[in-house]
Amino acid sequence: MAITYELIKTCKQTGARLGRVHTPHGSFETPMFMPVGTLATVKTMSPEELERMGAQIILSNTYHLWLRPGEDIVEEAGGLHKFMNWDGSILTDSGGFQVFSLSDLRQIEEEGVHFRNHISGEKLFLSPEKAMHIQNSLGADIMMAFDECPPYPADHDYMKKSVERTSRWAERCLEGHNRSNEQGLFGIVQGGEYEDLRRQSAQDLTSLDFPGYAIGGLSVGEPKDVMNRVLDFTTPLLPDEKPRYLMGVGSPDSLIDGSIRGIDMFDCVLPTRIARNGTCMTSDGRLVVRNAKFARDFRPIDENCDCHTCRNYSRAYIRHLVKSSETFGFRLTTYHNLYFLLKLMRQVREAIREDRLGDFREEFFEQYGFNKP
Ligand SMILES: CNc1nc2c(CC[C@H]3O[C@H](OC)[C@H](OC)[C@@H](OC)[C@@H]3OC)c3nc(N)[nH]c(=O)c3cc2[nH]1
Repeated sequence: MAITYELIKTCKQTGARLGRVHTPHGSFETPMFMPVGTLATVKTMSPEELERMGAQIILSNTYHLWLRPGEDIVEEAGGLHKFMNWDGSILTDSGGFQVFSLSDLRQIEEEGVHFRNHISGEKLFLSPEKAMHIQNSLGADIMMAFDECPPYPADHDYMKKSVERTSRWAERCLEGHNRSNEQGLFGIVQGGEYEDLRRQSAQDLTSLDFPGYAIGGLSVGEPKDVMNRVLDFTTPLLPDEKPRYLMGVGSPDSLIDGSIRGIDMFDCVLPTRIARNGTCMTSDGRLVVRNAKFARDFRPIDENCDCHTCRNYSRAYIRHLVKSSETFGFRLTTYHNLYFLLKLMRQVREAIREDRLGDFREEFFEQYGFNKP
């Protein structure tokens, strides 16, 4: 599998690591944030804008693209990169999570999951083999194994059975996957908040020698200290020479705390989702631009930001667009939020280089307001 990881250095002040992931569509430095492009588009952004803001890998979604437009159409287009005109790296999720989060009528069996299409209501079936077939058709550089992401909280008995099935599903994904294939396949470690089950899941998956590993089953409603505790005992179970991807995590504090615990890759819909209701991430915390107090405020969204939005547009103008439901307003907030997180990851990588990520965390948390009681 053509996904390799290069460990450049470890921060002397924390457990964070600076690295580089190589994929068939280019390489990117880690820790890295990956914008989410569920339906083969990072909502309201063009590939040129994504490239200009420094995005190097984006996500797309097996479940959604299977339903619409169908993986066959994407394959006929020459794969996702051609279909959406993005020549950077792409990662697709296996569809497991979406089945558990989007459709209520589902039945999990050893063979796979029966559920209803959340749009048409028709009965569907997804299995490890089917998830691999869809991802092969989509052609993403990094594919995810088909897993169950159990709800939070889940009792130990349920979680143990789920972890064991997810490990069997991971083996089936690998069986169907041709290792010489350019696409890489990551295993997903589950086990909830149970250290024994996280250990079992990590052992099962690392014995299968995937080119990279995701930590799943987090950012599903658990408190942040639970997530950090799970990371504290799970990340060390994963091989140093492979990338580690924490799924569904993207608030600024979690990106920093995940990096400190040795995570290399993150994804989250948060920046693009909140942008579409006019909420922006700034170095002084969140700013809700539709607020009346910005009606005559001609400063940029964030005076410490040098992004295209902040260099050319004011709070008053963006507030006017957002309140008028003008699409351009959401493009401006989306661009800024993605740029903010990509810039944060650049600052994290810089702090690792200079062995001061702990100090950076304190400064950032203070200014953003995370330390406020
Ligand atoms: C939010 N907390 C969150 N998201 C988890 C995702 C999905 C990530 C997925 O989350 C959206 O799908 C719904 C995104 O689309 C809207 C997908 O991007 C394409 C993204 O795929 C990586 C998980 N995926 C799998 N396969 N297994 C997991 O255990 C898991 C845990 C997550 N926690």
